[in-house]
Amino acid sequence: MSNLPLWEVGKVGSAVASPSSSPPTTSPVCISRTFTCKNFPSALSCLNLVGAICENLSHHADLHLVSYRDVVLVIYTHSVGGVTENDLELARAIDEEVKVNYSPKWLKEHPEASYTSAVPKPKE
Ligand SMILES: C[C@H](O)[C@H](O)[C@H]1CNC2=NC(N)=NC(=O)C2=N1
Repeated sequence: MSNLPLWEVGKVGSAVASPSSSPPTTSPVCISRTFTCKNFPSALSCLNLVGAICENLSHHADLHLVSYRDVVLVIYTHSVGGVTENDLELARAIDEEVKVNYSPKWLKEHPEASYTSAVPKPKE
């Protein structure tokens, strides 16, 4: 997305399957952000920060931690089945407030995410 460069528009369930106990009846449009953390504790603490922002805004992202350190954040408005201004506000807050301890290899391959990194960019 142009004003949220780390987020992609897609369909719920395309990035990560939903648990079978709560399959979506339709497939709402959503925005998602995917990244690889340095390790499992880094991914977990990042999700805790995201969770606190969700609670503060009373708007809740789907939080996925897969393959030990891969994080997928999925946001859409359940009541509407699509993306609203509330979703964009949450995504902006996450990008501004959550500093991620990324996998160095992932960050090197995704320099556009540097402004959300907990580790300052090394001088060249
Ligand atoms: C009552 C409460 O405000 C609603 O259930 C909220 C909670 N968090 C929510 N989060 C998201 N992402 N979509 C919603 O429709 C939604 N609804």
